[in-house]
Amino acid sequence: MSFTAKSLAADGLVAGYGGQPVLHEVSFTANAGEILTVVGPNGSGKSTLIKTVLGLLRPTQGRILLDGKDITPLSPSQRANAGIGYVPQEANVFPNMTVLENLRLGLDFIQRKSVTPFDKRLDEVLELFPEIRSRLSARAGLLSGGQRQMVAMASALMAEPSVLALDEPSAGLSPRNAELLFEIISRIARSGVTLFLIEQNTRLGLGASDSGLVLVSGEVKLSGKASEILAAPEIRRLYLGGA
Ligand SMILES: Nc1ncnc2c1ncn2[C@@H]1O[C@H](COP(=O)(O)OP(=O)(O)OP(=O)(O)O)[C@@H](O)[C@H]1O
Repeated sequence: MSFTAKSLAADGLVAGYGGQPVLHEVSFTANAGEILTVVGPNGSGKSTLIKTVLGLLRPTQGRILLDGKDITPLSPSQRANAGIGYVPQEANVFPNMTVLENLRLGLDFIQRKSVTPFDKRLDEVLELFPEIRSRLSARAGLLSGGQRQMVAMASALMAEPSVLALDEPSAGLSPRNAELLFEIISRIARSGVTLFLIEQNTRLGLGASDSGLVLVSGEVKLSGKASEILAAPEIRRLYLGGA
């Protein structure tokens, strides 16, 4: 399968609530087809950043760029139609619908005319998620947490996004399932999708990423190659429990 990944960038974002800034001139670039993970302590502004990228929160300064084009004026649905897919942390599947129905909805929600017929797209997406192929007629609410997360990601991929934003994808998963999920995330990136994610598990998230962004109190504390961030002494001390 090949999607068409696009770069996602932020340039000097200032955003917050009720006139009180939470993000202070945050900039980043996720290159096309790469994985960028945002890490940071509780309350550092990670959710605020993903909301601003999706258009749920308007920045008071700065821009969001998709493939170099300014998408800051676009609404959340216009951004979805422009190719930004999103998987929220919770309530990301319809539990009373089957897996197949969930996947169909992933395509139906998007107004962009798809060139690939549903069955072909389904096949392409299921190549990335062999684990759910045999569960298509199961009610999504009956699946395990890890499988539900896969359905949510597969559903978002049905719309053939250029960028997939994931909010704490490993939350609530066992260590083994979290590792498996990140293997799938790498597979998704290799298929031609740019991944922008927030992750609590610093080691796992950065370990699977090309680049990283460390937010502290709404400011970019470190950014660059994920492997270099993981090796930085202050990150090892602060987040990884040791030298
Ligand atoms: N809707 C809101 N109204 C007012 N302030 C908010 C709102 N949402 C978040 N904040 C504040 O913005 C700051 C950043 O919160 P945010 O949720 O973006 O951090 P986070 O890094 O995602 O935290 P966590 O890891 O705990 O989810 C916090 O001080 C928080 O209190």
